[in-house]
Amino acid sequence: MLSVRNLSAGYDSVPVLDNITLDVRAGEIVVILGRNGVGKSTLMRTLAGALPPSSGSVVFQETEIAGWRPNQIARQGLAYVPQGRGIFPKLTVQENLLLGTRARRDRSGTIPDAIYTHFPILRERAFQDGGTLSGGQQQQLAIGRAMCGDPRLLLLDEPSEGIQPNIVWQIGQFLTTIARESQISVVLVEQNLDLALNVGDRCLVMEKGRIVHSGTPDEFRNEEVLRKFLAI
Ligand SMILES: Nc1ncnc2c1ncn2[C@@H]1O[C@H](COP(=O)(O)OP(=O)(O)OP(=O)(O)O)[C@@H](O)[C@H]1O
Repeated sequence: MLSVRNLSAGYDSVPVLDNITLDVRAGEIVVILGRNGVGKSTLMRTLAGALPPSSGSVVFQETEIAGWRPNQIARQGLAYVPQGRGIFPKLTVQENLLLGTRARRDRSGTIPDAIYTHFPILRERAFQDGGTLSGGQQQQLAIGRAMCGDPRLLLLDEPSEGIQPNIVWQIGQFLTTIARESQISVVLVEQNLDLALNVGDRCLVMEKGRIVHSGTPDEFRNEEVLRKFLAI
């Protein structure tokens, strides 16, 4: 599904990602853990095409996508929900979702029912401006919009940041459902360990732009491991 080899990237002349290699299988939820500033968001941006790699390979669904533009990558089936959500505040909820359908390869402008099933608030607030939703509702909208593009892989950067536990729980349920029932893969950057360990199939730890450990969620239910890798 996704195969990343020796990927490096950075900002101007400052290198951040240092030879990242990872694989994600169809329907797998991979969690990226790590302290602040180790390069987790930079990895997501690079995979989504928002930041060009300086070297390395990203093969997604058997196609090399390293160096592609974000909209080409989205149309290939890779959706990205950045930290801070990135919805259009002056457009209505429905307009935001319809924009998401533009990434569909079949160009159909249909909002999938599953989005409203999991996040009913998006139907209730269809004609309200996105910017007037609460933070948690905006996160649901951002995920819903990404799903409107009918992706095979969803990149999520800290979806639980600043939102209340019941919405975090709904997001977790949603991710598990799309992975199990539709074989959609998820790469999740998350500081909320409850969410990360409950939904993740595998946890990767980053330090200084590198992946230094790959383990099971159960491994991270141990205080010593948390202290070693995350200084918790
Ligand atoms: N736009 C940018 N320009 C220059 N440097 C940046 C930029 N964005 C991030 N960096 C730097 O790149 C490094 C990695 O940042 P990144 O945001 O990827 O880390 P992170 O692991 O996601 O951190 P956090 O958990 O705090 O979100 C940091 O040193 C950061 O200061």
